[in-house]
Amino acid sequence: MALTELQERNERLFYKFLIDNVEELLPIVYTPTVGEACQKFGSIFRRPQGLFISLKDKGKILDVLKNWPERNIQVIVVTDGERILGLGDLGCQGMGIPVGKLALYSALGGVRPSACLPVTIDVGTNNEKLLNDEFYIGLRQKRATGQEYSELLHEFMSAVKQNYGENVLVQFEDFANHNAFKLLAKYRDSHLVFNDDIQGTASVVLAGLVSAQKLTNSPLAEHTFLFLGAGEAGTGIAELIALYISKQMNASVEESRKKIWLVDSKGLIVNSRKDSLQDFKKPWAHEHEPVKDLLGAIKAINPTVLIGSAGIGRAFTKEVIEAMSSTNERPLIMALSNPTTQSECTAEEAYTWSKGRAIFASGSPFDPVEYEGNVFVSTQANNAYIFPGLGLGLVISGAIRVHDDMLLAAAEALAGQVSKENYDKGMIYPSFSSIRKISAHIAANVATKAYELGLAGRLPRPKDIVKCAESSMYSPTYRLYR
Ligand SMILES: NC(=O)C1=CN([C@@H]2O[C@H](COP(=O)(O)OP(=O)(O)OC[C@H]3O[C@@H](n4cnc5c(N)ncnc54)[C@H](OP(=O)(O)O)[C@@H]3O)[C@@H](O)[C@H]2O)C=CC1
Ligand SMILES: CC(=O)C(=O)O
Ligand SMILES: [Mg+2]
Repeated sequence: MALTELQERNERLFYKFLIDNVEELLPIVYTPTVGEACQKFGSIFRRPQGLFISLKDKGKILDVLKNWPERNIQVIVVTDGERILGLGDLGCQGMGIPVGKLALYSALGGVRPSACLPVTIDVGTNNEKLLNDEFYIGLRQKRATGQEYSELLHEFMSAVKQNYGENVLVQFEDFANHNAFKLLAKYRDSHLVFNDDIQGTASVVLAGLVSAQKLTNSPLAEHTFLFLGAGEAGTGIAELIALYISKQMNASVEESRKKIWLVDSKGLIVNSRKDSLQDFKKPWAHEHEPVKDLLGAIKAINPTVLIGSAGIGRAFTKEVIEAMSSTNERPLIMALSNPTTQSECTAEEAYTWSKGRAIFASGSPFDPVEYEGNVFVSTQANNAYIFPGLGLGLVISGAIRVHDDMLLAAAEALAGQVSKENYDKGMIYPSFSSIRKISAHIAANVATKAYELGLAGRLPRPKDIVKCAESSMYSPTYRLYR
């Protein structure tokens, strides 16, 4: 609340403070505290941040956008609040997420704050507690679905393009998966859009896996991957890993998928379940007898990499970590779910139960852990490493579409920033303290890809793209008055 007040009162000072103390403040502006702020949003509400667009604005969304005081918008983060972190449907209290993500766009990626627009689309909520909460600030009705929902979203997407042009980036954030995959498929060929939970997460996790090869001493193609959770994050990551391996091995994506397995709420995804699976799960339905739970799947599949993306806190039990450690010298374990309460295990649990052998990263931060005289520093496998740099790269190249090769390029840039000093501490990501430099490299790789693919609208192509990215970054300094 104090930081929000500061952001309102003196934006430049807020960003100076955030940039200079990024590791300390990220857990407040972002996960886990942003999750708590969303849960308590109605009762801690002071002044509105961001733009709320509700079902009642149908037919007038363009006018609503025109009410926003800034004209030159480059990045919009939009949610409908139905899957906020691993906390479920928080209705329009989810506004904390677009606001928080865009603060990171400016602090971590150097996109000007005035060019950032947080949007929450209020189509109601199915959260009974909120509907009965006198401080709830949104529409008191069940969520609109079907045609009513898609018409509102379509009007929004059309109004965005009409008002801000072809180059405005729209980042879909924390939609429930039944809408997220459809929205991405519908708009990815006509608008500059990406889904952070599906694609940004995929890129950050791939970066961690690529970088971890230095610690496991085995190439990704030789690994076997098991996911707990087969939604946006799980299947998004799985697909990018398969794409990466297929390019490395000169093999088909179908072939590369065979070493990637996913468990959902009904157990291991196998061929006999195919008819009842949502489309995004179907590519992962491999031939295998049914397996009911995660521990059973670990024993049946023998994974080298275990990734948690189910939003189920403490699902990686002692037995799970021990099973991973019994067959792997260096089990690679990622507990991606946010906020901390939903993390599949803590860093302490991962290191203790694996007897200090796990390579561990998590979506929300954990303090370093001392185990038998050694200090283990885990890092955050969080899309916050990717989207600020990815967005900056799209902005500086004037890109008109997001292509999967840009996600690969972003992952490679991030993995390339991990130093020997990081590896020596057990880290598979670089420290957030150098995030602006990291973002400039990610932006440069993404922009380079945009130029290569003919998707860049800003010509001519700069000679030194890293320098171009660095010099385009917003910096919160006061002007000199004479
Ligand atoms: N670290 C990071 O950068 C990111 C982390 N996340 C985190 O990942 C989590 C999931 O997000 P997302 O993928 O978008 O969510 P989704 O709702 O799309 O997917 C959740 C998946 O978990 C499965 N699941 C739920 N309960 C269980 C259970 N008891 N056992 C096994 N599987 C279960 C669901 O199964 P079913 O399909 O059968 O319902 C579904 O496949 C969230 O906590 C989110 O915070 C997300 C994006 C980025
Ligand atoms: C990090 C993020 O995007 C999520 O947990 O949804
Ligand atoms: Mg998210």
